[in-house]
Amino acid sequence: MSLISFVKAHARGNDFLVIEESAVESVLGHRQHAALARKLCSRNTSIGADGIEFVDRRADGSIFLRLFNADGSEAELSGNGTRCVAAWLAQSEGIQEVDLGTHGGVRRCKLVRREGAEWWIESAMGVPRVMPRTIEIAGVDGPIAGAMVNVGNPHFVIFPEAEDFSSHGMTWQQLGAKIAVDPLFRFGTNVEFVRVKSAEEIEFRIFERGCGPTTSSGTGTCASSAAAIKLRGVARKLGAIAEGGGQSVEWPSDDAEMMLTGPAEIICTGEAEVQFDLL
Ligand SMILES: N[C@@H](CCC[C@H](N)C(=O)O)C(=O)O
Repeated sequence: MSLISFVKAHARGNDFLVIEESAVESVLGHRQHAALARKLCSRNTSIGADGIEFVDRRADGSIFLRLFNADGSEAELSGNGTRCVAAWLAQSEGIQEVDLGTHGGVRRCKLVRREGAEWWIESAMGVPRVMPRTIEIAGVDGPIAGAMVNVGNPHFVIFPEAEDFSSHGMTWQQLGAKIAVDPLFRFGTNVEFVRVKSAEEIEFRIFERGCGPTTSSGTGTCASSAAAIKLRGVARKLGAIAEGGGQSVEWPSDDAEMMLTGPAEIICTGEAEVQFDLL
């Protein structure tokens, strides 16, 4: 049995465990990050989270994050997870600005302010790529018009007309579950359902690859905003409201980096008992 130190944090309800790679490298085999994520993210039998951010502090002083979803799949990055790590670095080490490497590119995070328990952070999220597509999915009636959006990780964004975000005779959760794993998307996809509320505000729902419905998503906010800007003429500075609350986005031009600002809160720190030979 080993004790693994963890931090639990959330951004608008999208929750993550933050674990130092150095705390697990001596006990964790090469393929066990996935198994550890499945174990510790389980909401009924363990701590529970949408994913784990493993923090790898490298000899040259840089920091690299590996994100594992709750189902054990490894993603390129998480926008909210990256912000949770930045919030922890601000709270525990007083770091105000940091470059965090991910498989989706480096994300520069800057502390903007603190409001009570919330650390407000601006993240440079890379340059989104928006590709309008109409897709056909097995088990779904009719074509689905939307956009493939890459913000370091893959998203498919659709614009349902119904106020409850349903589309094609299905709830957004049912439709999201089908699109997320369709073989059309070789590595799976996150799915967002976006409704334009005004020229400067969108509301959206998120079905995450490797995790299911979530209350918020940093990359989902960026993907939804980029699609709404390019395909629905929404302003380049906007508010994006998900079930867990809002985040603000600014995308000065198509080839500029998208800036994302929102809060993150540290929930607790602790130690988890893990029996590695049973993972
Ligand atoms: N919630 C995250 C996205 C996490 C990764 C995603 N599930 C994927 O597999 O790409 C965010 O805040 O960006």
